[in-house]
Amino acid sequence: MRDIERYLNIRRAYGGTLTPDGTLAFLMTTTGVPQVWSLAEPETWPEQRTFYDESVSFVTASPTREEAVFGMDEGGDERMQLYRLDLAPDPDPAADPVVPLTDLGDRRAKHRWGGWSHDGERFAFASNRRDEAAFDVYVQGRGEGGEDATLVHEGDGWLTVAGFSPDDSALVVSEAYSSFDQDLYALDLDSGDLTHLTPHEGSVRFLSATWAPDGEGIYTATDRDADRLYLAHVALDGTLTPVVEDESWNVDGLAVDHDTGRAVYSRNVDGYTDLTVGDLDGTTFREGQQVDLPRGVAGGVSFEAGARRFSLTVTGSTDNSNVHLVDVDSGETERWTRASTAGVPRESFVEPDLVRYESFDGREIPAFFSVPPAAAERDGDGEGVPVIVDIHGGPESQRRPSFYALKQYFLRHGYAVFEPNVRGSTGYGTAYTHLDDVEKRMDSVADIEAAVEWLSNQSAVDPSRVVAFGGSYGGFMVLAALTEYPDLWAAGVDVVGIANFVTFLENTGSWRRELREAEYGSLDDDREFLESISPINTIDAVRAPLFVLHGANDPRVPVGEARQVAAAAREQGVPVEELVFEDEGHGVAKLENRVEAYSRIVSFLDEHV
Ligand SMILES: CSCC[C@H](NC=O)C(=O)N[C@@H](C)C(=O)O
Repeated sequence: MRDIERYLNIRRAYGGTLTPDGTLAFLMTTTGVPQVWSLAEPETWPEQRTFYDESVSFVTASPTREEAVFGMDEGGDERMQLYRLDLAPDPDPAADPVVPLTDLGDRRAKHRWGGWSHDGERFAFASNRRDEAAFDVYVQGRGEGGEDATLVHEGDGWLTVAGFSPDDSALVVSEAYSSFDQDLYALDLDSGDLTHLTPHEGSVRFLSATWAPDGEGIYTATDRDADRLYLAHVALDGTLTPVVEDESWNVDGLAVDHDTGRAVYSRNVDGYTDLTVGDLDGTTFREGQQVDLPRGVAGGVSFEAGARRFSLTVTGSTDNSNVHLVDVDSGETERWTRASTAGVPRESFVEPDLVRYESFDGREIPAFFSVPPAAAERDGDGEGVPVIVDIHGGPESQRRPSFYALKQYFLRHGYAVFEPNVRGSTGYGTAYTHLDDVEKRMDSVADIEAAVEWLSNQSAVDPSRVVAFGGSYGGFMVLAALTEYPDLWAAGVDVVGIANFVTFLENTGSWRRELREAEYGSLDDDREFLESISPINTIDAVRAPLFVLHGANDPRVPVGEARQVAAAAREQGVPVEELVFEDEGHGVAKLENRVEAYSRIVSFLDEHV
């Protein structure tokens, strides 16, 4: 097995959910793409439950039966379909354990899971099956098929459903106008009446919505009148009461058990997760036991019936993701899954340092900096090592200290890795996220230039061997860095990136165009500016060899972005390698494709860096 192949075979186990009998269902990548597996006991051999070549996106157990719903798209088209899966320990051999729930014949729409009813008889979802550009809300019986779903609310934008009220009479519905501006509504399922819970001026985030146990309100993480997300209670009359506030860090996750009021919330502390367990009663949170967690990133809380325990996905820079069960009363955690590291010794994985560097305007930019042990031990004599500046996507996102197999491969093979959270990243306050909006877009690219300047002062690094690497929006950042600062780079790797904001906004999925124009600017009002910052229009400046990787079915960043920038760079005489997979979308999910893609990227870097 080639070394890169071994690293890409390091498995992930995540997204756990507990059935009424205490079986843990979760996703694991043992077969090359995430499939549903289950465990009755911790650290025993898990049972594989789904057997597809496509990636399963989520699995969520029924509250009353040994069954679950899972979501899966096809070829990366992000038109997720829902399926019911029998999780009984001894399923009926004559019946297919998987039943399609959203089959619409030759039509493939998007479906966003919205939760099980508490009696396990129904489930809710949002879908653009009526109008591709808008989402509606549906409720469907667990035994019904695609066309049987009941349309309970016709929407005209980006709707998601965040669960049934405790008495199953209503749904909480979120409408997003941008990544930083949402509204929440209570939708009465009998009358169809929609109660607006969060009327507000300007952009305000209302995230992680969930019903309060008494059904008289909801909880949400919001930044209303604040720069950080805090936990708040919103009554059905719209009265908002802060419950847990933090001046420094965002509350970025919340789970509430409706039967007991048990609750877990997480804070994002410089990228690391800090978890708090306790009990919610109206607008009061009573803190319980501290949870004994390894330092890293944790999330995806799912309570078991009775809320004595909950499942949690835990990962860290040197810890591939696994599912743990947490005992609420003691705070003790027990690891249930054992995702393989493919024989790569855990002790060989490298922890990053969290650093902060000064950018062009004096602002401090946080970043994770990882150096191969050999280079770290040098005291400045001899040559430095090459460094990969790995730029996250979004831009409304954040690189956090999770496990990245490819990063550990690069470290093992002598590269340092630098992961900046440039302005516009989430996790550092609302004001920070807006520092790259529309006309300020290129300030975040200037943060990348400042990063290379900082790196050139690090003795471990060879400043003549710096690689720009990034996916999705990070792919745009790579292309922008190569065109704006062409002399800084030994090579660039653009994965499913934007090359031309005009063609990107014209061709991205119609359901997401408005949301993305809110971040980048609109075709109607900002076309000239968008042309001016699109790397395709300054591609003649590029000097560094360029690798372009994309999926043909990408509904977010259409593959035309890759094709046009590869062709334009090649025309300039730039060494270009272009790789498009016909069975992938916004990224490369299938293991065999990942092995081919990253083997070629490694060879490309070995040749040019
Ligand atoms: C709503 S944030 C979108 C994040 C996503 N991931 C990668 O960056 C993405 O598609 N971002 C860009 C390409 C976009 O569509 O704006």
